[in-house]
Amino acid sequence: MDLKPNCNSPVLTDQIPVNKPTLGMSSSLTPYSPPSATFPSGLYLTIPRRKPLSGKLDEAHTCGWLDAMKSSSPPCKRLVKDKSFDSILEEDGSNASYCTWLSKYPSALTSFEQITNYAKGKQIALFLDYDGTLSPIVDNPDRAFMSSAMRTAVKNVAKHFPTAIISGRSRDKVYGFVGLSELYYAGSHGMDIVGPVRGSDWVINHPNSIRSTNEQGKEVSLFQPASEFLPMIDEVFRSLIKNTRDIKGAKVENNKFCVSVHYRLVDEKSWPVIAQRVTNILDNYPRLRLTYGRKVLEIRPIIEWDKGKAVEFLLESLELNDRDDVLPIYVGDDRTDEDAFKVLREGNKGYGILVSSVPKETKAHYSLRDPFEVLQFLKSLVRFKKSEMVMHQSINICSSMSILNDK
Ligand SMILES: O=P(O)(O)OC[C@H]1O[C@H](O[C@H]2O[C@H](CO)[C@@H](O)[C@H](O)[C@H]2O)[C@H](O)[C@@H](O)[C@@H]1O
Repeated sequence: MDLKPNCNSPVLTDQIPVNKPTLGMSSSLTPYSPPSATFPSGLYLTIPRRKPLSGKLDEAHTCGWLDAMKSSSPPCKRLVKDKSFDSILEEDGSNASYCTWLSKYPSALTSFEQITNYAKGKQIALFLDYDGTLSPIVDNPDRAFMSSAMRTAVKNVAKHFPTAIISGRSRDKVYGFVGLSELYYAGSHGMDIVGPVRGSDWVINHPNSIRSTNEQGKEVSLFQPASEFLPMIDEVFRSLIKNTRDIKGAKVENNKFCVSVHYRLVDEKSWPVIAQRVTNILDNYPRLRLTYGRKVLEIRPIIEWDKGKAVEFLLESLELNDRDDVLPIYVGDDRTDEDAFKVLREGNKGYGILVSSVPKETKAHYSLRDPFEVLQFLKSLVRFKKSEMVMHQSINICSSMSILNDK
Protein backbone atom coordinates (compact mmCIF):
# COMPACT_ATOMS: atom_id res chain seq x y z
CA MET A 1 0.00 0.00 0.00
CA ASP A 2 0.96 3.60 -0.11
CA LEU A 3 1.35 3.84 3.61
CA LYS A 4 4.38 2.87 5.56
CA PRO A 5 4.36 0.56 8.56
CA ASN A 6 5.35 2.24 11.76
CA CYS A 7 7.52 -0.09 13.84
CA ASN A 8 5.93 0.96 17.10
CA SER A 9 2.35 0.92 15.95
CA PRO A 10 0.21 -1.52 14.05
CA VAL A 11 -1.26 1.39 12.15
CA LEU A 12 0.27 2.13 8.77
CA THR A 13 1.31 5.75 8.64
CA ASP A 14 1.70 7.98 5.66
CA GLN A 15 5.35 8.40 4.83
CA ILE A 16 6.67 11.06 2.54
CA PRO A 17 9.91 9.79 1.06
CA VAL A 18 13.07 11.22 2.60
CA ASN A 19 15.40 13.39 0.55
CA LYS A 20 12.57 14.47 -1.64
CA PRO A 21 10.63 16.91 0.48
CA THR A 22 9.51 18.87 -2.53
CA LEU A 23 7.73 16.01 -4.21
CA GLY A 24 4.70 14.10 -3.07
CA MET A 25 3.87 17.08 -0.90
CA SER A 26 0.40 16.96 0.44
CA SER A 27 -1.73 19.65 -1.09
CA SER A 28 -2.99 20.30 2.41
CA LEU A 29 0.23 22.15 3.02
CA THR A 30 -0.81 24.80 0.57
CA PRO A 31 -3.87 26.94 1.05
CA TYR A 32 -6.95 26.46 -1.01
CA SER A 33 -7.17 28.98 -3.83
CA PRO A 34 -10.00 31.35 -3.04
CA PRO A 35 -12.78 31.44 -5.59
CA SER A 36 -11.48 34.75 -6.84
CA ALA A 37 -8.04 33.38 -7.64
CA THR A 38 -7.14 33.55 -11.29
CA PHE A 39 -5.89 30.42 -12.93
CA PRO A 40 -3.61 28.94 -13.96
CA SER A 41 -1.15 30.87 -11.76
CA GLY A 42 -3.45 30.59 -8.72
CA LEU A 43 -3.40 26.85 -9.09
CA TYR A 44 0.33 26.29 -8.97
CA LEU A 45 2.02 24.79 -5.97
CA THR A 46 5.20 26.72 -5.33
CA ILE A 47 7.46 23.77 -4.81
CA PRO A 48 11.19 24.44 -4.58
CA ARG A 49 13.00 21.80 -6.61
CA ARG A 50 16.43 20.33 -6.42
CA LYS A 51 18.69 20.87 -9.38
CA PRO A 52 19.10 17.74 -11.47
CA LEU A 53 22.48 16.05 -10.99
CA SER A 54 23.46 15.68 -14.60
CA GLY A 55 24.63 12.21 -15.46
CA LYS A 56 25.22 11.15 -11.85
CA LEU A 57 23.39 8.52 -9.89
CA ASP A 58 21.52 10.32 -7.18
CA GLU A 59 21.19 7.50 -4.71
CA ALA A 60 19.74 9.35 -1.73
CA HIS A 61 17.12 10.93 -3.93
CA THR A 62 16.11 7.59 -5.44
CA CYS A 63 16.24 5.78 -2.08
CA GLY A 64 13.44 7.95 -0.70
CA TRP A 65 11.15 6.74 -3.43
CA LEU A 66 12.38 3.21 -3.10
CA ASP A 67 11.37 3.28 0.57
CA ALA A 68 7.96 4.56 -0.45
CA MET A 69 7.63 1.81 -3.05
CA LYS A 70 8.52 -0.85 -0.50
CA SER A 71 6.10 0.60 1.99
CA SER A 72 3.32 0.14 -0.51
CA SER A 73 3.60 -3.61 0.11
CA PRO A 74 2.00 -5.26 3.13
CA PRO A 75 4.46 -4.89 6.02
CA CYS A 76 4.91 -8.58 6.78
CA LYS A 77 5.25 -9.78 3.24
CA ARG A 78 8.99 -9.48 3.35
CA LEU A 79 9.12 -11.72 6.40
CA VAL A 80 6.61 -14.38 5.43
CA LYS A 81 6.49 -15.03 1.71
CA ASP A 82 3.66 -16.56 -0.30
CA LYS A 83 0.90 -15.97 2.22
CA SER A 84 -2.07 -13.73 1.87
CA PHE A 85 -1.85 -10.60 3.93
CA ASP A 86 -5.00 -11.48 5.81
CA SER A 87 -3.59 -14.81 6.98
CA ILE A 88 -0.39 -13.06 8.03
CA LEU A 89 -2.46 -10.60 10.03
CA GLU A 90 -4.10 -13.45 11.88
CA GLU A 91 -0.76 -15.13 12.55
CA ASP A 92 0.97 -12.16 14.08
CA GLY A 93 -2.01 -11.12 16.14
CA SER A 94 -2.63 -7.98 14.09
CA ASN A 95 -6.26 -8.92 13.73
CA ALA A 96 -6.57 -7.55 17.23
CA SER A 97 -4.97 -4.35 15.92
CA TYR A 98 -7.58 -4.18 13.19
CA CYS A 99 -10.31 -4.44 15.82
CA THR A 100 -8.70 -1.65 17.84
CA TRP A 101 -8.46 0.44 14.69
CA LEU A 102 -12.13 -0.30 13.93
CA SER A 103 -13.12 1.35 17.18
CA LYS A 104 -11.63 4.59 15.82
CA TYR A 105 -12.87 4.14 12.24
CA PRO A 106 -16.05 2.06 12.66
CA SER A 107 -17.43 -0.02 9.86
CA ALA A 108 -19.88 2.02 7.78
CA LEU A 109 -22.06 -1.11 7.72
CA THR A 110 -22.32 -1.63 11.46
CA SER A 111 -22.64 2.16 11.92
CA PHE A 112 -25.14 2.46 9.11
CA GLU A 113 -27.95 3.56 11.39
CA GLN A 114 -25.79 6.30 12.86
CA ILE A 115 -24.93 7.51 9.34
CA THR A 116 -28.53 7.48 8.16
CA ASN A 117 -29.79 9.13 11.34
CA TYR A 118 -27.56 12.02 10.45
CA ALA A 119 -28.62 11.83 6.80
CA LYS A 120 -32.35 12.04 7.56
CA GLY A 121 -33.91 14.92 5.68
CA LYS A 122 -30.62 15.63 3.92
CA GLN A 123 -29.62 15.19 0.30
CA ILE A 124 -26.77 12.67 0.15
CA ALA A 125 -24.14 13.34 -2.54
CA LEU A 126 -21.99 10.33 -3.27
CA PHE A 127 -18.36 10.36 -4.43
CA LEU A 128 -16.72 7.07 -5.32
CA ASP A 129 -13.14 6.19 -6.12
CA TYR A 130 -12.73 3.42 -8.70
CA ASP A 131 -9.73 1.07 -8.24
CA GLY A 132 -9.78 -0.81 -4.94
CA THR A 133 -13.19 0.68 -4.15
CA LEU A 134 -15.59 -0.34 -6.91
CA SER A 135 -13.25 -2.89 -8.46
CA PRO A 136 -10.84 -5.23 -6.69
CA ILE A 137 -7.12 -4.61 -7.11
CA VAL A 138 -5.77 -6.88 -9.84
CA ASP A 139 -2.35 -7.36 -11.41
CA ASN A 140 -3.24 -5.96 -14.82
CA PRO A 141 -4.64 -2.40 -14.60
CA ASP A 142 -6.31 -2.86 -18.00
CA ARG A 143 -8.43 -5.65 -16.56
CA ALA A 144 -9.71 -3.95 -13.40
CA PHE A 145 -13.36 -4.61 -14.24
CA MET A 146 -16.17 -3.97 -11.82
CA SER A 147 -18.69 -6.72 -11.27
CA SER A 148 -22.14 -6.43 -12.80
CA ALA A 149 -23.58 -6.50 -9.25
CA MET A 150 -21.48 -3.44 -8.42
CA ARG A 151 -22.55 -1.69 -11.64
CA THR A 152 -26.20 -2.30 -10.78
CA ALA A 153 -25.64 -1.01 -7.24
CA VAL A 154 -23.95 2.17 -8.52
CA LYS A 155 -26.75 2.64 -11.08
CA ASN A 156 -29.32 2.31 -8.30
CA VAL A 157 -27.65 4.76 -5.92
CA ALA A 158 -27.40 7.26 -8.78
CA LYS A 159 -31.20 7.11 -9.15
CA HIS A 160 -31.52 8.59 -5.67
CA PHE A 161 -28.34 10.59 -5.05
CA PRO A 162 -26.09 12.72 -7.27
CA THR A 163 -23.14 10.36 -7.77
CA ALA A 164 -19.64 11.00 -9.10
CA ILE A 165 -16.65 8.77 -9.76
CA ILE A 166 -13.34 10.43 -8.90
CA SER A 167 -10.39 8.44 -10.17
CA GLY A 168 -6.67 8.67 -10.85
CA ARG A 169 -7.37 7.05 -14.21
CA SER A 170 -8.11 8.99 -17.35
CA ARG A 171 -11.76 9.97 -17.45
CA ASP A 172 -12.36 8.03 -20.67
CA LYS A 173 -10.87 4.88 -19.23
CA VAL A 174 -12.85 4.97 -16.02
CA TYR A 175 -16.01 5.74 -18.00
CA GLY A 176 -15.18 2.72 -20.15
CA PHE A 177 -15.06 0.53 -17.04
CA VAL A 178 -18.17 1.93 -15.34
CA GLY A 179 -20.28 2.67 -18.42
CA LEU A 180 -23.06 4.55 -16.64
CA SER A 181 -24.01 7.82 -18.30
CA GLU A 182 -26.08 9.00 -15.33
CA LEU A 183 -22.96 9.67 -13.22
CA TYR A 184 -20.49 12.54 -13.12
CA TYR A 185 -16.87 11.64 -13.82
CA ALA A 186 -13.62 13.19 -12.68
CA GLY A 187 -10.48 11.59 -14.12
CA SER A 188 -6.75 12.24 -13.61
CA HIS A 189 -7.18 12.75 -9.85
CA GLY A 190 -9.83 15.40 -10.44
CA MET A 191 -7.96 17.29 -13.16
CA ASP A 192 -10.56 16.36 -15.77
CA ILE A 193 -14.13 16.88 -14.60
CA VAL A 194 -17.37 16.60 -16.51
CA GLY A 195 -20.15 18.17 -14.50
CA PRO A 196 -23.53 19.80 -14.98
CA VAL A 197 -23.91 23.17 -16.66
CA ARG A 198 -24.89 25.03 -13.54
CA GLY A 199 -23.40 26.10 -10.24
CA SER A 200 -21.94 29.27 -8.85
CA ASP A 201 -20.44 32.06 -10.97
CA TRP A 202 -17.02 30.77 -9.95
CA VAL A 203 -17.70 27.40 -11.55
CA ILE A 204 -19.50 28.69 -14.63
CA ASN A 205 -17.14 31.54 -15.43
CA HIS A 206 -13.98 29.74 -14.46
CA PRO A 207 -11.25 30.20 -17.11
CA ASN A 208 -10.63 26.45 -17.08
CA SER A 209 -14.31 25.56 -17.55
CA ILE A 210 -15.70 25.13 -21.02
CA ARG A 211 -19.06 24.01 -22.34
CA SER A 212 -18.95 20.72 -24.11
CA THR A 213 -21.18 17.80 -25.00
CA ASN A 214 -20.92 14.32 -23.56
CA GLU A 215 -21.18 10.93 -25.27
CA GLN A 216 -24.98 11.26 -25.29
CA GLY A 217 -24.85 14.71 -26.88
CA LYS A 218 -25.95 16.37 -23.64
CA GLU A 219 -24.50 19.77 -22.79
CA VAL A 220 -21.99 19.49 -19.96
CA SER A 221 -19.33 21.59 -18.31
CA LEU A 222 -15.74 20.43 -18.81
CA PHE A 223 -13.17 21.52 -16.25
CA GLN A 224 -9.51 20.82 -17.02
CA PRO A 225 -7.22 22.93 -14.81
CA ALA A 226 -4.05 21.24 -16.11
CA SER A 227 -4.78 21.42 -19.84
CA GLU A 228 -1.55 23.26 -20.59
CA PHE A 229 0.39 20.24 -19.25
CA LEU A 230 -0.93 17.84 -21.89
CA PRO A 231 2.10 18.03 -24.24
CA MET A 232 4.48 17.69 -21.28
CA ILE A 233 2.64 14.69 -19.86
CA ASP A 234 2.64 13.08 -23.27
CA GLU A 235 6.38 13.62 -23.62
CA VAL A 236 7.05 12.16 -20.16
CA PHE A 237 4.79 9.20 -20.91
CA ARG A 238 6.80 8.39 -24.05
CA SER A 239 10.07 8.85 -22.21
CA LEU A 240 8.94 6.56 -19.37
CA ILE A 241 7.83 3.87 -21.83
CA LYS A 242 11.21 4.02 -23.55
CA ASN A 243 13.16 3.98 -20.29
CA THR A 244 11.30 1.14 -18.59
CA ARG A 245 10.94 -1.10 -21.63
CA ASP A 246 13.70 -3.43 -20.41
CA ILE A 247 12.23 -3.83 -16.89
CA LYS A 248 10.16 -7.00 -16.83
CA GLY A 249 6.65 -6.38 -15.51
CA ALA A 250 6.85 -2.56 -15.54
CA LYS A 251 3.82 -0.88 -17.05
CA VAL A 252 3.35 2.77 -17.89
CA GLU A 253 -0.22 4.04 -18.10
CA ASN A 254 -1.24 7.32 -19.70
CA ASN A 255 -3.94 8.87 -17.51
CA LYS A 256 -4.20 12.01 -19.70
CA PHE A 257 -3.14 14.66 -17.14
CA CYS A 258 -0.94 12.27 -15.18
CA VAL A 259 1.06 9.12 -15.78
CA SER A 260 1.21 5.95 -13.69
CA VAL A 261 4.24 3.70 -13.53
CA HIS A 262 3.13 0.31 -12.22
CA TYR A 263 5.60 -2.02 -10.50
CA ARG A 264 3.18 -4.61 -9.08
CA LEU A 265 4.56 -7.26 -11.45
CA VAL A 266 8.18 -6.15 -11.25
CA ASP A 267 10.61 -8.27 -9.26
CA GLU A 268 11.45 -6.43 -6.05
CA LYS A 269 15.14 -6.57 -7.02
CA SER A 270 14.38 -4.22 -9.90
CA TRP A 271 12.46 -1.66 -7.85
CA PRO A 272 15.58 0.48 -7.31
CA VAL A 273 16.01 0.60 -11.08
CA ILE A 274 12.42 1.80 -11.58
CA ALA A 275 12.76 4.39 -8.83
CA GLN A 276 16.00 5.65 -10.33
CA ARG A 277 14.71 5.86 -13.92
CA VAL A 278 11.53 7.66 -12.91
CA THR A 279 13.25 10.19 -10.64
CA ASN A 280 15.96 10.80 -13.25
CA ILE A 281 13.37 11.64 -15.87
CA LEU A 282 11.42 13.82 -13.47
CA ASP A 283 14.53 15.84 -12.66
CA ASN A 284 14.12 17.33 -16.13
CA TYR A 285 10.54 18.38 -15.42
CA PRO A 286 10.38 20.80 -12.50
CA ARG A 287 6.68 21.44 -13.15
CA LEU A 288 5.76 17.84 -12.52
CA ARG A 289 5.66 16.03 -9.18
CA LEU A 290 5.74 12.45 -8.04
CA THR A 291 3.29 10.77 -5.67
CA TYR A 292 2.61 7.12 -5.02
CA GLY A 293 -0.31 4.77 -4.64
CA ARG A 294 -0.81 1.03 -4.49
CA LYS A 295 2.33 -0.34 -6.20
CA VAL A 296 2.27 2.61 -8.53
CA LEU A 297 4.28 5.80 -8.93
CA GLU A 298 2.17 8.68 -10.19
CA ILE A 299 3.55 11.65 -12.10
CA ARG A 300 1.38 14.73 -12.18
CA PRO A 301 1.44 18.53 -12.65
CA ILE A 302 2.38 20.62 -9.64
CA ILE A 303 -0.91 22.47 -9.71
CA GLU A 304 -2.84 22.82 -6.50
CA TRP A 305 -5.58 20.44 -7.47
CA ASP A 306 -6.51 17.04 -6.09
CA LYS A 307 -9.51 14.81 -5.34
CA GLY A 308 -10.50 17.08 -2.44
CA LYS A 309 -10.69 20.10 -4.70
CA ALA A 310 -12.61 17.99 -7.21
CA VAL A 311 -15.22 17.16 -4.55
CA GLU A 312 -15.62 20.84 -3.69
CA PHE A 313 -15.82 21.75 -7.38
CA LEU A 314 -18.51 19.14 -8.06
CA LEU A 315 -20.52 20.14 -4.99
CA GLU A 316 -20.33 23.74 -6.18
CA SER A 317 -21.40 22.69 -9.70
CA LEU A 318 -24.32 20.74 -8.28
CA GLU A 319 -25.28 23.73 -6.13
CA LEU A 320 -24.84 21.53 -3.07
CA ASN A 321 -21.80 23.14 -1.44
CA ASP A 322 -21.90 24.56 2.09
CA ARG A 323 -25.50 23.53 2.68
CA ASP A 324 -26.76 22.14 5.98
CA ASP A 325 -29.25 19.95 4.17
CA VAL A 326 -26.60 18.13 2.13
CA LEU A 327 -24.46 15.21 3.25
CA PRO A 328 -21.52 14.38 0.97
CA ILE A 329 -20.10 10.87 1.39
CA TYR A 330 -16.76 9.90 -0.19
CA VAL A 331 -15.65 6.27 -0.44
CA GLY A 332 -12.04 5.50 -1.39
CA ASP A 333 -9.09 3.25 -0.64
CA ASP A 334 -5.96 5.10 -1.64
CA ARG A 335 -3.59 7.78 -0.45
CA THR A 336 -4.96 10.26 -2.99
CA ASP A 337 -8.44 9.81 -1.50
CA GLU A 338 -7.14 11.29 1.74
CA ASP A 339 -7.34 14.77 0.14
CA ALA A 340 -11.09 14.27 -0.20
CA PHE A 341 -11.46 12.83 3.33
CA LYS A 342 -9.62 15.87 4.65
CA VAL A 343 -11.95 18.31 2.88
CA LEU A 344 -15.00 16.56 4.33
CA ARG A 345 -13.58 16.22 7.84
CA GLU A 346 -12.05 19.67 8.17
CA GLY A 347 -14.96 21.48 6.60
CA ASN A 348 -17.30 19.36 8.73
CA LYS A 349 -19.03 18.77 5.44
CA GLY A 350 -19.67 15.05 5.36
CA TYR A 351 -18.29 11.56 5.82
CA GLY A 352 -15.19 9.93 4.40
CA ILE A 353 -15.17 6.14 4.26
CA LEU A 354 -11.80 4.40 3.86
CA VAL A 355 -11.77 1.01 2.14
CA SER A 356 -9.05 -0.99 3.84
CA SER A 357 -8.56 -4.40 5.38
CA VAL A 358 -5.53 -3.21 7.35
CA PRO A 359 -5.26 -0.42 9.93
CA LYS A 360 -4.09 2.84 8.39
CA GLU A 361 -3.83 6.43 9.44
CA THR A 362 -6.65 8.28 7.74
CA LYS A 363 -8.81 11.37 7.77
CA ALA A 364 -11.87 9.26 7.00
CA HIS A 365 -14.67 8.85 9.56
CA TYR A 366 -15.66 5.27 8.80
CA SER A 367 -14.23 2.21 7.10
CA LEU A 368 -15.20 -0.69 4.89
CA ARG A 369 -12.98 -3.73 4.42
CA ASP A 370 -13.12 -4.23 0.66
CA PRO A 371 -15.20 -3.66 -2.51
CA PHE A 372 -17.62 -6.37 -1.38
CA GLU A 373 -18.48 -4.31 1.70
CA VAL A 374 -18.71 -1.22 -0.53
CA LEU A 375 -21.35 -3.08 -2.53
CA GLN A 376 -23.30 -3.89 0.66
CA PHE A 377 -23.05 -0.25 1.73
CA LEU A 378 -24.37 1.05 -1.60
CA LYS A 379 -27.28 -1.41 -1.47
CA SER A 380 -28.06 -0.31 2.09
CA LEU A 381 -28.13 3.34 0.99
CA VAL A 382 -30.73 2.51 -1.66
CA ARG A 383 -32.84 0.57 0.87
CA PHE A 384 -32.61 3.50 3.28
CA LYS A 385 -33.73 5.96 0.60
CA LYS A 386 -36.63 3.74 -0.45
CA SER A 387 -37.82 3.35 3.15
CA GLU A 388 -37.59 7.12 3.59
CA MET A 389 -39.71 7.59 0.45
CA VAL A 390 -42.30 5.08 1.67
CA MET A 391 -42.43 6.85 5.03
CA HIS A 392 -42.96 10.23 3.35
CA GLN A 393 -45.69 8.77 1.15
CA SER A 394 -47.48 7.34 4.19
CA ILE A 395 -47.20 10.67 6.01
CA ASN A 396 -48.62 12.44 2.94
CA ILE A 397 -51.49 9.94 2.64
CA CYS A 398 -52.27 10.32 6.36
CA SER A 399 -52.29 14.10 6.19
CA SER A 400 -54.45 14.08 3.02
CA MET A 401 -56.88 11.74 4.78
CA SER A 402 -57.03 13.92 7.85
CA ILE A 403 -57.69 16.95 5.61
CA LEU A 404 -60.53 15.02 3.95
CA ASN A 405 -61.87 13.95 7.35
CA ASP A 406 -61.81 17.55 8.51
CA LYS A 407 -63.91 18.50 5.51
O1 LIG B 1 -7.99 6.79 -8.01
P1 LIG B 1 -8.11 5.36 -8.42
O2 LIG B 1 -9.31 5.11 -9.27
O3 LIG B 1 -8.04 4.43 -7.24
O4 LIG B 1 -6.81 5.11 -9.32
C1 LIG B 1 -5.52 4.95 -8.75
C2 LIG B 1 -4.68 4.07 -9.63
O5 LIG B 1 -5.50 2.93 -9.87
C3 LIG B 1 -5.04 1.97 -10.81
O6 LIG B 1 -3.96 1.25 -10.25
C4 LIG B 1 -4.31 0.45 -9.14
O7 LIG B 1 -5.23 -0.56 -9.54
C5 LIG B 1 -4.71 -1.52 -10.52
C6 LIG B 1 -5.83 -2.47 -10.91
O8 LIG B 1 -6.38 -3.11 -9.81
C7 LIG B 1 -3.49 -2.25 -9.90
O9 LIG B 1 -2.94 -3.14 -10.85
C8 LIG B 1 -2.45 -1.21 -9.48
O10 LIG B 1 -1.37 -1.85 -8.83
C9 LIG B 1 -3.06 -0.17 -8.53
O11 LIG B 1 -2.13 0.87 -8.23
C10 LIG B 1 -4.67 2.64 -12.11
O12 LIG B 1 -4.16 1.68 -13.00
C11 LIG B 1 -3.69 3.77 -11.88
O13 LIG B 1 -3.41 4.42 -13.10
C12 LIG B 1 -4.34 4.78 -10.94
O14 LIG B 1 -3.44 5.83 -10.70
